[in-house]
Amino acid sequence: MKLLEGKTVLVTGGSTGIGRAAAIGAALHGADVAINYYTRDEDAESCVAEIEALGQRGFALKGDVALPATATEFVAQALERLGKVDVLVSNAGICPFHAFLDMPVDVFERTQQVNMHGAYFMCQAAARQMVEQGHGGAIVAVSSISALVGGEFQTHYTPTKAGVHSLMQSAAIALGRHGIRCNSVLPGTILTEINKDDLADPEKRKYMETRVPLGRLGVPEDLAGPIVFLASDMAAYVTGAALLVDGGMYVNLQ
Ligand SMILES: NC(=O)C1=CN([C@@H]2O[C@H](COP(=O)(O)OP(=O)(O)OC[C@H]3O[C@@H](n4cnc5c(N)ncnc54)[C@H](OP(=O)(O)O)[C@@H]3O)[C@@H](O)[C@H]2O)C=CC1
Ligand SMILES: C[C@H](O)[C@@H]1OC(=O)[C@H](O)[C@@H]1O
Repeated sequence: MKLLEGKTVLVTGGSTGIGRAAAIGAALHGADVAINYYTRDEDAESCVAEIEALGQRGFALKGDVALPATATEFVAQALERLGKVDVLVSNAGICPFHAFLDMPVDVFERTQQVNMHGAYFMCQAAARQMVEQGHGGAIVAVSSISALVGGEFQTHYTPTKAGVHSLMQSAAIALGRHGIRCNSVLPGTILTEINKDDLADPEKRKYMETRVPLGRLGVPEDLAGPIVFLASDMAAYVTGAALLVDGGMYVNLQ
């Protein structure tokens, strides 16, 4: 059964990792898909090629989500090229691991701007369009298990993921009357570019694996199903919710 037939889905950070898996997952479920990305031109092009090979329309737009203008441009292009906006997957994010006591101000500020401001402006721009269209919609934000737990080298990052989760809760209230649902997914440790260096240390990787009751780290495709579900009418009465997708890592105390 295709869950997103006839829908138009926008994904930020769709060139690689979780965003790419969400974009392909949406196309597999019958959606036309627009992706935003920042640097990886070839990956973005190949993602669009995969979407088109599945018989769906797609396009990629380069832009920095930290800038409000990127959000308005992304939504405007989606409207022009795909006709409407039904779903936003707000996914783009960075996690430049760094110690707390000597955190450079620019690393701190950039992490807030990309992860938090980026999510805010994208959700606001997509919601404005959905309200104008008048037939509801769905926003799925990629938060993190890090919204719930800390990380020694993530003191600048974990508050942004808690912020994204909180944004979905408040937006669910602000947008419920318009039939727009807002939810977040909370991935655990998923093997992508964002943590390639951190997990290059075999001991660290082994340790992270042992924390997961399901016995493995996640792959981007593990997020596709939960994101498609929350975006779809199967989740018609789900809003303001957060879905952990972590192989059980969060509940594994001892
Ligand atoms: N991997 C993990 O373990 C976890 C990841 N997450 C979250 O998942 C989301 C995706 O991360 P993941 O797939 O792992 O990481 P990746 O590094 O694999 O992908 C990040 C994506 O975000 C895009 N991006 C980065 N900065 C910007 C920007 N300023 N403007 C627009 N796009 C940008 C990248 O574009 P490009 O590559 O083209 O520059 C890329 O498409 C993030 O929000 C992250 O916090 C949450 C929990 C766990
Ligand atoms: C980048 C990290 O490996 C990843 O990001 C998160 O949000 C998770 O907490 C993981 O630590």
